[in-house]
Amino acid sequence: MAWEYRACTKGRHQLNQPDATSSPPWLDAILHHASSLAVIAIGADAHIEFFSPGAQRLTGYDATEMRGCSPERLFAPEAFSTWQEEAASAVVVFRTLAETAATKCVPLMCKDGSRRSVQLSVSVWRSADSSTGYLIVLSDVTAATEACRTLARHYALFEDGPAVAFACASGEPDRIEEVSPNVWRLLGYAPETVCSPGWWPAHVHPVDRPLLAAPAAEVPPGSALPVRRYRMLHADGRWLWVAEMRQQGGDGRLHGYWRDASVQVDEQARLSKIASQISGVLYQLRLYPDNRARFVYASDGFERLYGMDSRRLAEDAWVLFEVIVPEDLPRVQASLRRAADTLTPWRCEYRIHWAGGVRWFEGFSMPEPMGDGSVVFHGHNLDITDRKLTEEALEQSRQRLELALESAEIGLWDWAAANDRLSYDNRLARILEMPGGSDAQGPGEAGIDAWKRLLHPDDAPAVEQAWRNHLAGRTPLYEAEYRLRHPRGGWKWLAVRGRVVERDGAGQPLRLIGVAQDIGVRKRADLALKDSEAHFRALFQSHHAVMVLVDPQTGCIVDANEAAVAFYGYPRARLVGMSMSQINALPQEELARRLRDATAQKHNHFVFGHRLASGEHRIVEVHSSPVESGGRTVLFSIAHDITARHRAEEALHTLQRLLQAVIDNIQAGVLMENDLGEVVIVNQLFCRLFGLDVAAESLLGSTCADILDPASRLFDQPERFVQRVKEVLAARALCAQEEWALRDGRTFERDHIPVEINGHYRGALWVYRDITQRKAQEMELRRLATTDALTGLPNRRSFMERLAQEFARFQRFGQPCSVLMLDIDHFKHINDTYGHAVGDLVLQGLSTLCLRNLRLTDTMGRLGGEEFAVLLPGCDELDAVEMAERLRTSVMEAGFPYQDLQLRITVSVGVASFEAGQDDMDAVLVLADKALYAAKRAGRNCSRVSRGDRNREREDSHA
Ligand SMILES: Nc1nc2c(ncn2[C@@H]2O[C@H](COP(=O)(O)OP(=O)(O)OP(=O)(O)O)[C@@H](O)[C@H]2O)c(=O)[nH]1
Repeated sequence: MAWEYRACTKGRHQLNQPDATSSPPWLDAILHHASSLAVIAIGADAHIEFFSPGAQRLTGYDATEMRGCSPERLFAPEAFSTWQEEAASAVVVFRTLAETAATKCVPLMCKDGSRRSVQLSVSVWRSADSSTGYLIVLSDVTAATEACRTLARHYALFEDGPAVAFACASGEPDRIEEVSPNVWRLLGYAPETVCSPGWWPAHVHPVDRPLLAAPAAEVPPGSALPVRRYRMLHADGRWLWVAEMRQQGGDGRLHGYWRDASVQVDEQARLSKIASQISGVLYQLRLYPDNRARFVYASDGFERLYGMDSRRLAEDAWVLFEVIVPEDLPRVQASLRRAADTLTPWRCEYRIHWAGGVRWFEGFSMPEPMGDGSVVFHGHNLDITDRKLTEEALEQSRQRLELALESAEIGLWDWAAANDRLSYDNRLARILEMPGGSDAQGPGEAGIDAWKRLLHPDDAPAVEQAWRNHLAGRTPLYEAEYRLRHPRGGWKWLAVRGRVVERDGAGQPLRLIGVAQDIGVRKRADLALKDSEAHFRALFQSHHAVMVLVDPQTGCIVDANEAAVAFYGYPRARLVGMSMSQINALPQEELARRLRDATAQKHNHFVFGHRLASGEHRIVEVHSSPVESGGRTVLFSIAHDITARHRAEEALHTLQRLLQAVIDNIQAGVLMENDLGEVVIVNQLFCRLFGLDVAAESLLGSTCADILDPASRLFDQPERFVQRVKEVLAARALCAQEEWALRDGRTFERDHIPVEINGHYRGALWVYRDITQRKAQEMELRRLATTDALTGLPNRRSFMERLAQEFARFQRFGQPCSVLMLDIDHFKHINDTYGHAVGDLVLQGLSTLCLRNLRLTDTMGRLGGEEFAVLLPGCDELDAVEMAERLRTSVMEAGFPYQDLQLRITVSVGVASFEAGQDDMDAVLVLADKALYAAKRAGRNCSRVSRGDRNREREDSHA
């Protein structure tokens, strides 16, 4: 059969069958190989005429088997009835479809009984004989239908479910690329609107937008982002809280969903409100078996309370423990662990370091076991710092009160009217030495009457009166001081105060409480005070010192003792009441100022001039202090007459000035050091002597050692000077007129005078005098005293001293020594001839000539007139004779010029030597003189020797 296929308009196809047995080869190929294309041709008789291979594969029926069969066999009965009521047969359906060019999805009944979904499209075809049939094309859409169904189910799920699914564009987390249709239900927008560029950021609440700037694109595949809550603008204009979850999808895009979070946000807000209403913070702490801990929930104030980031605590709750005070930490950890183990409530008070200080917290928590072995604590933490401080303050107050009561020995008592019982505490029991205890009763007594029986009879009426007055409400306090009989005998003084604290409806007292204090000491002190006042009065009156009490307000004397009456000379009655201005010489205003100063205790020591009744003026030293007397302040003044002392002081002052003038003007450098070596007196001359270019006053107070060191360098022997100062000071001995040579040629004379007052060493006075001039004068005098004025030779006295020295040396060491006596021959003739002055010149010339011939060790002296003596140490007799001859010859040969003359003279010489056995030096002079006489006698111009008896006195002649 041949088929002719023509495309027709209006959805109609035409398959011509020129020959039912033949068909074009390409059509066969198509029908055979297009396996998914099932084609069925139905003839005009509504039976299958053609059943393509694809149809065979789709239905499982063979073509031969189906040819001639009704096509309804292939479809389930309800396949068409559900679509069209009147579609009683498939043919009617086919016709309709063909006419409308529609397709229909219908269930297909396969040969094996299974059902498949097929897409049915129908065309009308007309055969060669012009009969009309239908060409049915079936497409297997079972899988697609199933997928659609699934999708529909999913959509239905979304459609009905609360979540709106969305997917972001790849790499653009802010751009929604796809969204489930139910977005209109959540936000009121069509999906296409939501997917338009820039929609999402523009519809997030501006306040929440900065919080959403998370790097969502960097999330690894499969991992989810934390759920975020934010507000989105609903199409109706309101802001809707949504919870958003995103996760990285396998396609590289972010997938997520939004959910209406209004309820949760409202709930959370409500919870926060509740949490904010209650003091403290709420939390859920989860402890894991592996010792991890994290805060699952923490109310708003948590961060503020602990000063910690709640996100950090949500990751690791243990960081909170870092701020707990170390001493409290073990207790907190142990109690928490115990509560977790025993699942019992946790309650703990602990401190945390907070903002530079420490705060107290109270934690209360209920543990709840979880399925994974962890425990969740539902807890409440409260800042109890204020409570703790209050408690501490309360405790301190209690302790202070206790201490105060204890130290003041104050006991408490309590009277109950109902049973008329008086109870007292331990302290009061101790005070009264009664059996102690707050409930204890008096010994053998019960009730207030028993107590009253212990009262001292003298005090009982007043106590009773005070008690009744207070119970009757006439006094605000019950106060009394009374004596109570002591168990050991004697009386105990008590001060008692109390107050009714409870009354019945009729105003009758029900309870009275109070305190009692042992005032024995005070009472004794009062007595002692009375005694002491009496003593003071007696002392005041009888004291020999002048005492007055002055009213500082009026300046009047309010009391005066006998000594004052005697001193001022006024009758007592006049003195008391007299104004001090009548006595004191100060101007009235000045006196008032002094009285004010004394009252304010600015000054209490004054020196005044007081006028006596006799008109005499006295200097008084007044000590004035405020005292309480008779409920007012008066000045208690003691006056001492210091007129004599004042005069003595003035005299002393004058003396001091005089002394200073003396020291300043004395012609010596004066320095006094005290026993500590400090300068207490020094004058300017001292500074001048020692070259100190300072004012003398500036040295006062400095140590002498400081002055001594530089001063010592002025002396020839500095070390010796310093040493000597020390020696002298140590010896505390008077040393006068020590002479000290200075390097500059001056000589100082120094006195050291140790100063003792009343047998006590007070220091040393050093007096330095510059004696340089005096020393020079002395030297000159000395020189004049020992030198012959005419010849400059040693005079007789000086020669004799020199002779004595040599005689001593001879006696000690036996050293030889000789003496020459030399006398000018006929000198009188020279004088007489040429005059005395020429004689003087001759004498001088002779001296010069002889000295020229003598040794340095020899001494030539003029003994008087024209008589000379020569001392020759180390010369024995022979040497002396030789020297005598040398001198004689020299003189003889010399000429002494006078005008144009040469005067010639000769000398006679006597020689004598020290001899052993001589007892005095005069002997040698006598011998020499004797020898001289011998030389004169021998005719002059010669020398002679004379010896003592032991040496067979004789005279040797020479020349
Ligand atoms: N010019 C002078 N004459 C003096 C000085 N002292 C004594 N004469 C004199 O010395 C003389 C000593 O005389 P006489 O004692 O008689 O001795 P003489 O004349 O030297 O005779 P002979 O000693 O016997 O040789 C007297 O005329 C004295 O006046 C003096 O200081 N100057």
